[in-house]
Amino acid sequence: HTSNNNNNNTTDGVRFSSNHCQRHLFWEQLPGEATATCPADILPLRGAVYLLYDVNISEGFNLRRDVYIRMAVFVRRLQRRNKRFRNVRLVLPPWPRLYHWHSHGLAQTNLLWRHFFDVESLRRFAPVLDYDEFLAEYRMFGHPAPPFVHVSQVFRLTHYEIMLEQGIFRDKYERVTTPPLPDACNEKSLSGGALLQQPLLRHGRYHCVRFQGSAGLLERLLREAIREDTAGTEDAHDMRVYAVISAETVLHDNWGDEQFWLARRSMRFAPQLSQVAADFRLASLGTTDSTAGVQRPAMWELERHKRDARGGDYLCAHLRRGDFVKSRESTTPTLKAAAQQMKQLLRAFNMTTVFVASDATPYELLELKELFYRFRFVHFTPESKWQRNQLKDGGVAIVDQLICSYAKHFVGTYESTFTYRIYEEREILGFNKASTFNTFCKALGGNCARNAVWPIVWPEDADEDDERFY
Ligand SMILES: C[C@@H]1O[C@H](OP(=O)(O)OP(=O)(O)OC[C@H]2O[C@@H](n3cnc4c(=O)[nH]c(N)nc43)[C@H](O)[C@@H]2O)[C@@H](O)[C@H](O)[C@@H]1O
Repeated sequence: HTSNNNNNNTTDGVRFSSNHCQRHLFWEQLPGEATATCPADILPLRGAVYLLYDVNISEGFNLRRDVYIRMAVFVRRLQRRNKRFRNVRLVLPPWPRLYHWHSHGLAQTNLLWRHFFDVESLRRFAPVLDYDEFLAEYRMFGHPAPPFVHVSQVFRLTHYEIMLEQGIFRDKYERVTTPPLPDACNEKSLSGGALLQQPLLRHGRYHCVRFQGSAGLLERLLREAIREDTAGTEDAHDMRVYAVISAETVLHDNWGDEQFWLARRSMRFAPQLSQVAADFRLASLGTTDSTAGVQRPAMWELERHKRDARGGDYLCAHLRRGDFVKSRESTTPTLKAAAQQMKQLLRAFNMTTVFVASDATPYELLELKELFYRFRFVHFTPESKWQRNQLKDGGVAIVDQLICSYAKHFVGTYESTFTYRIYEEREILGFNKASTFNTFCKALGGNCARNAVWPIVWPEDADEDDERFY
């Protein structure tokens, strides 16, 4: 683990610590001496634990956002409750090219989170690092031999074959040690996420872990790993790196509670994406935050409970097509049936403009547009090749979500996480529930399945959340 560098090596402009900072010497020195011989920026990182994670390769963007919340809530709590994890960091997995990102000719593999989200805002909820920030921070420790990152243990999560024990769902996990390993656990398999393919990562022990339960259970798993990696008091506070892959296996500690919503509110989109959406709302829908009565404070911490948002004078419909047309045929409307429902809503609310967010093909969009000859049909497409290159497919989808979040009325697709994220955004913005929690039916009229309604929860006592246990 220790570096034998006698020099202050520099690679890519990042300074490596010298042997004065080798771990055994470094942590045992008196604070004064350590300060004198070690870069000041390492001192606050004493005992850092970096938790890398990734999500099953086939999961879409919006489920990944939900997995992030599970992990962020867990890590925030861990940091506050437990001394050994005072310097825990959640490392945000680079976005692989997702299965739904169809556009060719765009550089859309290994995207950083700041491309889509305001990472500073995330950080005010939980200690997170974008992947390049992690690499830079890790290098400050000067070991092992740079530029590689040594992940001491990897946990590939997989479900139990039988979930219930005598009818009861119990939180539990176990490392699978006797062959045959479940197929998903193959060390070479990418299915749990492509994280281990990152060129600079090298990993030590790889475990297949059957896991059932909420994120809080990961604390035990991490403590166990730290115990195994610690020889004695001398390395008890060493920096550690662990990775959890297929992290979607982990459930929320408490879905939809205060912590969930704090994390959710901190997930603000990157300012450049919000700007594109605001410009489009002004140019094509003639609405601004103030005319729509939807003003969001600069920081999510300053948001307060309200239900008076009016929204821009347009209906927004999220109409999921693509794989839903076949795989969810019984609940996904045809274009014609969707148009009928949208027109009915336009008439009911005395509106003339519909904004459609969809993963439909250009041909389907043309077909749909033709069904709206008495109304204004608006759809967002990047205004230039340059803008498409900047936004990429993931950014275009976020702009669509933002535009829908500011509409007077919204209708979404049954069981689409894309729709659910818009519901949440509108809850944060302060719309009334009736304007938000609406679902397309397979056909106009008659009974049909509706999405669940999960209203926002605001903290009752903001101070309580800051309680620290160490
Ligand atoms: C049943 C599951 O549903 C899951 O989809 P679902 O929850 O809708 O939502 P997502 O998991 O986000 O995946 C759908 C992806 O399709 C694109 N997409 C969908 N709707 C729109 C839209 O209105 N505008 C734009 N620009 N793009 C859209 C976008 O890339 C989005 O992340 C799938 O990820 C799973 O593979 C699976 O099929």
